[in-house]
Amino acid sequence: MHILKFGGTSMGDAQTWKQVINIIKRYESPYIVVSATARTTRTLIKAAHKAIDDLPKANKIADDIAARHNNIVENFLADFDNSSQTLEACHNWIKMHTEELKEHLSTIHNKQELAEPLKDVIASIGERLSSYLFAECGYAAGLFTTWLDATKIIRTDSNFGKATPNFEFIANKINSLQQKISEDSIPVMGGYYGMDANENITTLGFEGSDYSASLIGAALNANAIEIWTDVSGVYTCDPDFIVDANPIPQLSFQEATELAYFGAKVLHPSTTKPASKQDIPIHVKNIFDPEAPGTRISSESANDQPVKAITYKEHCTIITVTSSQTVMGYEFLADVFDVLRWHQLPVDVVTTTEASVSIAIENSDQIDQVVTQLNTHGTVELRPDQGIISLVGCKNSPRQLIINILSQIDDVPLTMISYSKSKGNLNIVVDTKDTLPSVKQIHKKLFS
Ligand SMILES: Nc1ncnc2c1ncn2[C@@H]1O[C@H](COP(=O)(O)OP(=O)(O)O)[C@@H](O)[C@H]1O
Ligand SMILES: N[C@@H](CC(=O)OP(=O)(O)O)C(=O)O
Repeated sequence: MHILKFGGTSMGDAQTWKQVINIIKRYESPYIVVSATARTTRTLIKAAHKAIDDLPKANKIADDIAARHNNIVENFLADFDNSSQTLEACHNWIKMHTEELKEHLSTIHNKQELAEPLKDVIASIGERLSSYLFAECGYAAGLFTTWLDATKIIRTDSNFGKATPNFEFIANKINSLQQKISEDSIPVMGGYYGMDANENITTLGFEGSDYSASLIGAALNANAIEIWTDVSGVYTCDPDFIVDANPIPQLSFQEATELAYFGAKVLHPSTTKPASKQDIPIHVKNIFDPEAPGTRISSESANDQPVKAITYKEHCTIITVTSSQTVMGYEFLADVFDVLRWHQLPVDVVTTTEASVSIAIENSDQIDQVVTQLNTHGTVELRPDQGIISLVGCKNSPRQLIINILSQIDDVPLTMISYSKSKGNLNIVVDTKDTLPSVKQIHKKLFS
């Protein structure tokens, strides 16, 4: 069995749907996980925020989403005779979800607030639409597709916006479901969302459809999990930004996780977790060039380069807390990290001195509250507008590598540096304005 996940770009229009259908036809027993159609998730969230002060504008966004989906299915089905029933089912599905969306938008407007649980319900509409419509259209195109409702399968906790899945529940559910559906059928499920034990819809975090695919792959002990996207694998740097970046043939689970965590949006950072537990390889492939080898992510790591890839995050903040004691005690560090834990803020880079700790985190609207709480543990200094450049998969003996890299950017002021030998990771923090030019310079030195 192969789990095939198609992202927002692959779900973008009728033409890409046809390409996806052709790819699915190559597989004997695929299980399909799809994202929302391109930009739908962020448009839904935009509508939800807009509803607070401008309900007519929010409703207009809802109508635009509906029109875009009607357009995709109409264009797709135009090529198939006898598809009027399918078209009607698709129109009804879109209408039903648009009405649901508008009801939620009215609720937000009336309450003058967007509660986290409702935000997840709204965000999930993208995948609820795309998965059902794609399953219907796939059937009309001759595939024996069956739509599966992810709320019945992906059980999570109630951490809205970034829910944690319950793997045991998912594995039991999917295996018993597989026994009930016909052997020849091709399941189609929306990624990104699930449901908690109280029947609230939850989401797994942005780009969470990759994670859903990996959860299903591990639960079904699949042969491989394939992430189909618009580029030919994981590249040495974002190919959208560095035109001569190259696809990397092989990455270890660890390297792929680091890359995703430090900004390579081609994968959700948790994708590797379920797959690596069961040693199921993940392939990243291009729907526009299906023959290209793409990237294989597995427990092996072929390391013939001094560095595997470079990635970056802009707009981070460094928080430095200086203890009032001359020598920092372990309680001080524990107190500082407790504040971050309380706010559920992931830490990107950390350095310490004898009495202070500097922490790089992504910008968040919680920073003011974090600073207020940290002030009780020491003196707090903030350095905004910082970028993190991460070099992943650095080979052993990095001395020369570090010298080489830093010499490429010797006129750029450095804010922090951290290196982990065991993870082969080098993180360099610089001002946001220096981030992209520095990435370009370093990439040129390492990969051109
Ligand atoms: N290191 C990288 N390798 C490949 N793609 C990357 C990398 N870093 C960022 N990207 C970006 O990720 C995009 C694919 O992710 P995404 O847009 O989420 O795809 P999908 O719509 O298939 O989910 C690529 O178009 C590319 O611009
Ligand atoms: N909901 C999608 C993400 C997405 O669709 O993004 P956008 O709205 O930017 O295309 C996922 O997690 O897979």
